[in-house]
Amino acid sequence: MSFLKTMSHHLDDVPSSPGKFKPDKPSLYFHRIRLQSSVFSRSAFWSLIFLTFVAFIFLLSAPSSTGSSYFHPRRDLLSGAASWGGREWERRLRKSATPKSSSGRTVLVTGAAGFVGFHVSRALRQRGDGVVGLDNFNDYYDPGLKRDRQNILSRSGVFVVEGDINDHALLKKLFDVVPFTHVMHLAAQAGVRYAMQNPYSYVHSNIAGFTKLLEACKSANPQPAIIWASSSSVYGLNSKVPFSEKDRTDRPASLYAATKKAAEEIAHAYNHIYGLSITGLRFFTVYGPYGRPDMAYFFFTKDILNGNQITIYEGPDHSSVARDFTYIDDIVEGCLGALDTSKKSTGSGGKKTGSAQLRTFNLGNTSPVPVTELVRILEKLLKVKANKKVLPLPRNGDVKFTHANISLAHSEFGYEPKTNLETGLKKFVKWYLSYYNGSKNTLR
Ligand SMILES: O=C(O)[C@H]1O[C@H](OP(=O)(O)OP(=O)(O)OC[C@H]2O[C@@H](n3ccc(=O)[nH]c3=O)[C@H](O)[C@@H]2O)[C@H](O)[C@@H](O)[C@@H]1O
Repeated sequence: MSFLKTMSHHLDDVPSSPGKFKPDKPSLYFHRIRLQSSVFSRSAFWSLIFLTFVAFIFLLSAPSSTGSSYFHPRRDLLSGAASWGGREWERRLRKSATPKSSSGRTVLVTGAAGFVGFHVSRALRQRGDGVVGLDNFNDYYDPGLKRDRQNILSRSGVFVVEGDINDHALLKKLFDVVPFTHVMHLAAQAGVRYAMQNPYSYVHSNIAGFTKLLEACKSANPQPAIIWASSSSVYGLNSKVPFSEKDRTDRPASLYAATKKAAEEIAHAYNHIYGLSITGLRFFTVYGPYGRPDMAYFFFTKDILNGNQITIYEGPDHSSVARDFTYIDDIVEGCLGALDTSKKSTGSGGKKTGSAQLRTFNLGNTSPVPVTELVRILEKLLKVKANKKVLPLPRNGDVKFTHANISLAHSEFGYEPKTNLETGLKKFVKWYLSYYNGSKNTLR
């Protein structure tokens, strides 16, 4: 059986953001047992069935997993080793969820050990909100960086639960223990080009995981308001700029974009049926300290310092490829603004009692910069000339340009990006050099 075929059979068995696939063998091969039973005596056969049943009950009653057994069949039912649950775990959860201000807000941040989730969690906690993080710490990129973010959050009083958004039992437990007022959903399989290598991880995390989360939110009492990360990539092959929320979004150029678009439609359905208040934020190429090593500005920095060649894509007729690079602090402001203006969900006991808020906002910088300019700024800041190779933009999901119209976010919650690319990259490079201790070696 081909790898792709195998993976399609295990769509439900991958984590919400599984990163690099390490396919494992499912452990319950009922069909094998059935095949072999013909050579056993009848009593041996029934003993086996009995033992299997006992093992099944045992697994069902065990506390849920953190996601180490990602490829286990129906892992939401058969959750593996315990690493959440228990009195001490609940105590930490409640402490972290307790607001320090009179706002009364308690926010569940999914993807809290990720780039945007880390910064948003910190900002929420700093202003006094109760914050609980959730992250599966997958190895799509260096988990050490995620652990460092987790440690910083822990010092600021944010407990990051290790677990997966696809773990139904864990989500239920979280909502049973804490009456979250808001969910800031930032967990996702990110990256545009990686979707060609690992397509199912996008479906599993950005579609299945998102649906699992909405299911938990819809049944929670009270229902939280949800603010979540969509993407500028939903504008796909559109050529009219700047991109407005009113523009069509039915021509995605990558599977990543298609999963974000699908999630926007799923959000519509849950809002319509269950009265969930949902706000989708279309982020435009977010960058900054503690950023994602899979993004161009990050690995260009590493490669320039290491003297490795970098590849710069260009459009037809040597036209430049450009991005509306948006600095992390501006994105955090936007996330908090969206959260603060979100209205309560209207459902109760899984039933809608009235119409609920459904919003979509661009969060960009409104100032696209060619990738060649990004490299020029990095060369200047790093004081190293890059070894560049220019290639035509491959058909790998990348679009030629992005440019946000942000007037809607501005009028709704005063969103106003303040950081230009040069200033933002200066802060990134300063962080990068101190974080990696001036080392020109590989990332931790
Ligand atoms: O705005 C978004 O919604 C998306 O922004 C980024 O996606 P992207 O803009 O493609 O960011 P990078 O991967 O950092 O690429 C930035 C630019 O560098 C270019 N690039 C990338 C890699 C490379 O080797 N050479 C190169 O010229 C790309 O074509 C692109 O124009 C994130 O990676 C996505 O997760 C996010 O959803």
